[in-house]
Amino acid sequence: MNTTIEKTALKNAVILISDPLSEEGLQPLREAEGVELKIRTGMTPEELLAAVKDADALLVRSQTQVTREVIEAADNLKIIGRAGVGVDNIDLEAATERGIIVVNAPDGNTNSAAEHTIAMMTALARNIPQAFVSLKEGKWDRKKFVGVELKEKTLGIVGLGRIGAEVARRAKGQRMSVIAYDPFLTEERAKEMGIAVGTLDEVVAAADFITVHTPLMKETRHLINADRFAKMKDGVRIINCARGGIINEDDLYDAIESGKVAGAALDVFETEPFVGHRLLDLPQVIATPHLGASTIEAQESVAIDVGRDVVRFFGGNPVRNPVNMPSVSREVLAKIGPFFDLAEDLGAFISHLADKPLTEVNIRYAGDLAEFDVRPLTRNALKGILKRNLGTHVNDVNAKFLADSIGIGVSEHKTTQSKGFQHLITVEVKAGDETHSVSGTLLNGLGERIVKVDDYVVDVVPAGHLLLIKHKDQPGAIGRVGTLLAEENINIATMQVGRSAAGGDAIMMITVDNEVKPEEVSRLLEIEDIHAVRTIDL
Ligand SMILES: NC(=O)c1ccc[n+]([C@@H]2O[C@H](COP(=O)([O-])OP(=O)(O)OC[C@H]3O[C@@H](n4cnc5c(N)ncnc54)[C@H](O)[C@@H]3O)[C@@H](O)[C@H]2O)c1
Ligand SMILES: O=C(O)[C@H](O)COP(=O)(O)O
Repeated sequence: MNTTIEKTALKNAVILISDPLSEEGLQPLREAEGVELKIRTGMTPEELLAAVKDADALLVRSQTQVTREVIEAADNLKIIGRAGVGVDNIDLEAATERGIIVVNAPDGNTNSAAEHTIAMMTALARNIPQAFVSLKEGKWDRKKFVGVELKEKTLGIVGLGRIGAEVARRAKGQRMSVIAYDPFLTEERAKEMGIAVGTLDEVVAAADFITVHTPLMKETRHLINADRFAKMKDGVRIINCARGGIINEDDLYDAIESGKVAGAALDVFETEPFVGHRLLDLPQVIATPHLGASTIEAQESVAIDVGRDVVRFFGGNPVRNPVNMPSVSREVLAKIGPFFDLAEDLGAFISHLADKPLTEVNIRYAGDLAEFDVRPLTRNALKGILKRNLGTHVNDVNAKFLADSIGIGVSEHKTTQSKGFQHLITVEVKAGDETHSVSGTLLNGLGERIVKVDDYVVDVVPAGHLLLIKHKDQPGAIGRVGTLLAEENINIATMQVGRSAAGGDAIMMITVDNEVKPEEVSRLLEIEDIHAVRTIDL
């Protein structure tokens, strides 16, 4: 079966690993037959460009910068695996354009990062790193390192996703009050978690400690800046174990210097490695070199997760954690999976009906299918449509991107009403002043059927070599076509006819055993009252 991704043989897949991954975590890949693992950590950008050239898969953590240049240098690359959460080191747009799927390991390091955040907050509150260095220097200074308690303080959490939520739970265990801001945080969920919800400005104004846990994106770059520092309580403490760049480092420096911020605990930085920066000279700043996910458990877990997705991918199976295409739960996949081929075949079929460039594609889902997330089916239908002209580099990852970039508007429509069929997919295309449509279904135990082409009701298996002939409904037309095909030694496997009205426009859908050549199409067109002949190979 054609699954969400193009099938690719696992055999001889070259997997380049350019950041240190847990050896135990690499087991699923080592056990996969025919895989060549190339472990090349610490490469220069030039070395990476050369090494990636023949790689089928690239596995990274946060160090490797997977730029557009790297992606374009990789002639065979099909999948990039991020053994961790943040994908800000990967040019997702470039990967999507090239049809390269990006997968990550979103859950494996959640606990590790949450524990690190709590450790950093506690260390910051009690000046543990500074006191330790002082002691190492032979000083017994108890006065200088008086700290503050966490109990009864307010922790402001910006970004209440997987890690933010774990931090909230632990902070409550420290008897802190928690207030959080996240665009997806509802009052109900906050109530369930026993925390308060506020706007970003309310959160930063209320908090004694502020910790950020958003991804780094355009919208979150410098989310915490001079304006926001001005709104905070005097003596606030800041923690960043998410991504450098969410907090403006220059503004943080000024806020600490001015005394507005009492201290900061940083694990991540705008530029890494973060060495020799003036923030590190401030005694109020404690820091770790991006260690949030650096535990034996987390590293094993993220490497296993990403390795398994790579094995799934090369085995032609749906991946669990795609970043640049919709992810589908196992339950939904069980429902829509059987329709992947049908959607692609309907797309491929309709691509033969329009003569002018397509401007619009409408995909309609009727019946049971309408209850599910059908975006993967839409991508498959688009893939089928675009493959005719764009060839095999179209896949589920870039189908939507390619449609957008050539100006084809794509829309999805759903209705649970479906006359006569339990589930029906209709692909409609507009091309200039033409509109064409094809509808198909899956018949229990019998497989795919095309049941309608434009306004004609048919019953055709979308496979092999098809001939679609438009003609005038009158006696003899079908016989003449049959005779001509016999003369050309083309065997008819099935034939279906449909008409709008007696004596009006009609179509023949003929399945033949061998390909119909252009000169045979020309002969068919010479038959009286035949208006159009399309050959469709599926
Ligand atoms: N230091 C480390 O080693 C380490 C380890 C793991 C993860 N991380 C980083 O931690 C961050 C969080 O990871 P996660 O797994 O919890 O991700 P997540 O996707 O589960 O959570 C991110 C949350 O941020 C929210 N968000 C997005 N934009 C926002 C905005 N403008 N304001 C407020 N909230 C916003 C999202 O709604 C989401 O709930 C990521 O940046 C990730 O890369 C760092
Ligand atoms: O986003 C992540 O998962 C963390 O920042 C971990 O990054 P790392 O894999 O480089 O430790």
